[in-house]
Amino acid sequence: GAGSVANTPEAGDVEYLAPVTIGGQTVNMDFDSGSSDLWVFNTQLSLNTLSGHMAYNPAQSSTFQLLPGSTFSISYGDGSGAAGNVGTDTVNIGGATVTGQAIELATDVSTSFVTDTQSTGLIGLAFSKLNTVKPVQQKTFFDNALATLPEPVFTADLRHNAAGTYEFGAIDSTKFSGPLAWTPVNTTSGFWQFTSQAFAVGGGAPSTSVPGGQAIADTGTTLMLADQSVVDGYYSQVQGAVNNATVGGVTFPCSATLPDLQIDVGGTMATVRGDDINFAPVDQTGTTCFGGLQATTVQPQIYGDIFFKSNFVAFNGGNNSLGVAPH
Ligand SMILES: O=C([C@@H]1CCCNC1)N1CCCCC1
Repeated sequence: GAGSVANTPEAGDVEYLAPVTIGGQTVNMDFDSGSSDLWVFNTQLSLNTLSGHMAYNPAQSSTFQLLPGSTFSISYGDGSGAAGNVGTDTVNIGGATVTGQAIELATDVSTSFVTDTQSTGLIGLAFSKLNTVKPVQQKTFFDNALATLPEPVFTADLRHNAAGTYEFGAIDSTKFSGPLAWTPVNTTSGFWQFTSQAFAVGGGAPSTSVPGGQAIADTGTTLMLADQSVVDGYYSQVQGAVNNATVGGVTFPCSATLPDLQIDVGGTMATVRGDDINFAPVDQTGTTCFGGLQATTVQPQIYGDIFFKSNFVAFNGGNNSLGVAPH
């Protein structure tokens, strides 16, 4: 059946957590459409590492089974990572249930995960070809659930500083305005990748030549990382915007009125509200603010939570497409 859970942004909308029940134990996890491993803080980790965290205890689950000899090791683009061993258990997300889901039990996690005490781990929702389990690669929760879901979809409804929803198996049309604009996904890279080769600022004339012209939909990335040409074009319309090397990206006066960004998603222009591009003050004075739109020098572009806060997104694993609509 279908499953629906509320998601909650951490302070500053840095990441979005939602409850996942593993072998009867409910923990909050970071749903990540930009990776394909389900890994958890668990009772193998040291008490120092576990301090403040929820943890999954396989010994307390009557349905846990170890996968002898299986290991995982994942490194994320932001330099964080985790590694450990693997078992299987029953996973229930708001009613959508998978038995025999690979549960990757971290025995080593990088610092940023230790300090993020609200998160018990990640649930990867990209394509299973990116899963890092060896010697036998494992499937994502969504891949395992596909055949039993009423519709072969999951949806992301992420909001600024407010509860949203992750849903599996159904598209709730009360969560967005107008029709969903569907675009084909190129699964070659293992991401939810689509063509994005044009942008416009504040309703101005579109530019139609973004180098590379590809982007991925990544709920696990906080910001929106676009080609330099998009970033330069956008912030050229923001008074006082500067590239602030010390802070590590573009900043502008917090008093600035930010224009909307129109961005191509498979041939349809989606809007990212200017308000959503004002990410956070860089210091307590609240004078200078850090942009939610920043540059990436690698391809594809990575449309993270800043994009999702303005757009409801449906991920269709039946025909490998993405549906986008304003919300
Ligand atoms: O590792 C990541 C992100 C990190 C944040 C969480 N989502 C996955 N990448 C982004 C997509 C391209 C490959 C690197």
